[in-house]
Amino acid sequence: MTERTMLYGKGDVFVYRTYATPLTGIAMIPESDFKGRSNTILGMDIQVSLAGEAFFTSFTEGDNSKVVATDSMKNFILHHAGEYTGSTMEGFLAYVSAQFLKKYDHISSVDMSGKQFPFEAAMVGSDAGVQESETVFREGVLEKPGVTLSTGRSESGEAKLNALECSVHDLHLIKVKGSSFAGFIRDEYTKLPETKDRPLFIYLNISWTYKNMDDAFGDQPELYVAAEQVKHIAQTLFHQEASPSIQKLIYDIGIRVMQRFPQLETVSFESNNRTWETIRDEIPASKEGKVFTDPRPPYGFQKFTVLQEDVRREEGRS
Ligand SMILES: O=c1[nH]c(=O)c2[nH]c(=O)[nH]c2[nH]1
Repeated sequence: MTERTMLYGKGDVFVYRTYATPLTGIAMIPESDFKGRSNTILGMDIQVSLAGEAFFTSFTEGDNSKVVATDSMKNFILHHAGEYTGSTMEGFLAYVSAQFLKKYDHISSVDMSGKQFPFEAAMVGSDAGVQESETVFREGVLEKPGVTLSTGRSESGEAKLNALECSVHDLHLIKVKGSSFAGFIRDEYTKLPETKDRPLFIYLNISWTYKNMDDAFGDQPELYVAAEQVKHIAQTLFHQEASPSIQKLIYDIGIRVMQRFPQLETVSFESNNRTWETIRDEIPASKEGKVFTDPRPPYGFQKFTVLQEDVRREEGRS
């Protein structure tokens, strides 16, 4: 049978909750000095969609009697931002999804996703030296923590989380030397020279799933995996490794993430190759300096999911 899509919802619901419960007590890892989030500003760009057979006649007949206006969905989310007592976007979206199902009997499932604004304390001068401000924050543009989740009902009608995936988007990392790419097929289509030392610029989206989805809420902070920690692992591996390709680099980042966080089931990557074009390989005044420019389109990409079985295979090898 062909399944139809039928849902509706609201996008770009911007929520700024101040003085939410701080995230503290996470497990520290060697790659990261990240200790938690003050949540002085918990800022989120949220999308919600509702689904259920009850909405069929709103599409076919124009019968709005069961329609929760998308404007009301936005108000519902904003209201509950003031009710949420936890410390993570993941927990907030799971909480709001369950509240939607509790409030409206005729909804059968709720999908939500969010991107969190990485507000960072601004550094400010004071009598004690330069310190983090408690009230002024810089809004980061890149490297947003994200989550996508899908909630249905159990047989008894209670909210039941069916899927949850966390992510960090838009890491843009450049390593100025120490990356190579060689040994690929050379045939009549090959123009790319082998490189022993390329300025490797990558865009990365990383996403991860937990074995137990509830661990993503931060209620047991020692099991929570912060996007900041995943980002710091990616940076550390890029720094440490003389990568032979982006494929191997993302695999190694994934293995390290899985080793640090055995509570995860998968870590997935989407990478773009934005390697700069070399304009001047040598310049007179500098031993190592070169001149580069942005690459021309098109760009290359890779996608790969690392599983716990990959970690077991790697550990069996060493
Ligand atoms: O890391 C890389 N992987 C590739 O598959 C590839 N292909 C290419 O042209 N450059 C690169 N770089």
